[in-house]
Amino acid sequence: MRLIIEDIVKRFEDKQVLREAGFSFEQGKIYGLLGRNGAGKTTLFNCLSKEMATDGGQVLLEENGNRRELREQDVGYVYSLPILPEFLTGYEFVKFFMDINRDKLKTEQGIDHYFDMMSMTTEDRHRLIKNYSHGMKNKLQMLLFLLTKPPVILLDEPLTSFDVIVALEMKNMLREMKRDHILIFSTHILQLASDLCDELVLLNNGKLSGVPSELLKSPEFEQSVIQLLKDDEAHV
Ligand SMILES: Nc1ncnc2c1ncn2[C@@H]1O[C@H](COP(=O)(O)OP(=O)(O)OP(=O)(O)O)[C@@H](O)[C@H]1O
Repeated sequence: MRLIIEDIVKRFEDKQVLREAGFSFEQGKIYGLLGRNGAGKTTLFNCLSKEMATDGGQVLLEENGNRRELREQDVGYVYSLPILPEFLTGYEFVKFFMDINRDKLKTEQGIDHYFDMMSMTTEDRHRLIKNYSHGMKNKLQMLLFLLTKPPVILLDEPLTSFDVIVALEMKNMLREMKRDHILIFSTHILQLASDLCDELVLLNNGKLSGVPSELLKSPEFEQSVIQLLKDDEAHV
């Protein structure tokens, strides 16, 4: 399975954020999306999840050699600040989500199985979401995608809010999930990107470009990426 972005364009009035950006993402890899503040990472995610209309280009999903346009329901989007019903407990919310999505669920397992996967304690799952930490809210959002299994999962700076233990659990979870999904996460943390990602993609001057994979594990990685971002800036 592949996610193919072709010449995508996005403008806000006279500001062009995405300039015929193109890239192909494959199932089985974790992609880190890196770009400077305001480079357009969130805009790209919003366009892929159809929350925003694009001004040109197309986004395709290729499965078993067949290509079709990417649909809204193909994308699971983990927001950096998730909006969840604060007046429910995590358990009540997941139960409600399962009830209303019964036809889309790709699971036979009960709710507790998923909370176990997310390492959320019994106490926490029956606590009001209002009292959840930022990281717990992210976990809860991730849990929903374990249920519906959208082919493409986008994570907007997800791991920054997790403590070291939870971040490690989430990393393992993402590594597990990459087999069945196309996973792209945006981050500003270079160390996290090199540690977790199989490939790194830069968003710079409205274009997407891959970082050579041999660079990812090299000692000069950090300096090289900074240089790449600086160099591209000079080309504007
Ligand atoms: N709805 C909007 N209306 C007008 N301009 C917007 C809108 N959304 C984003 N922009 C502009 O598009 C540019 C890209 O913003 P975006 O939030 O996508 O960047 P980002 O790479 O996610 O940044 P950061 O790393 O700081 O979160 C910015 O200049 C921003 O001001």
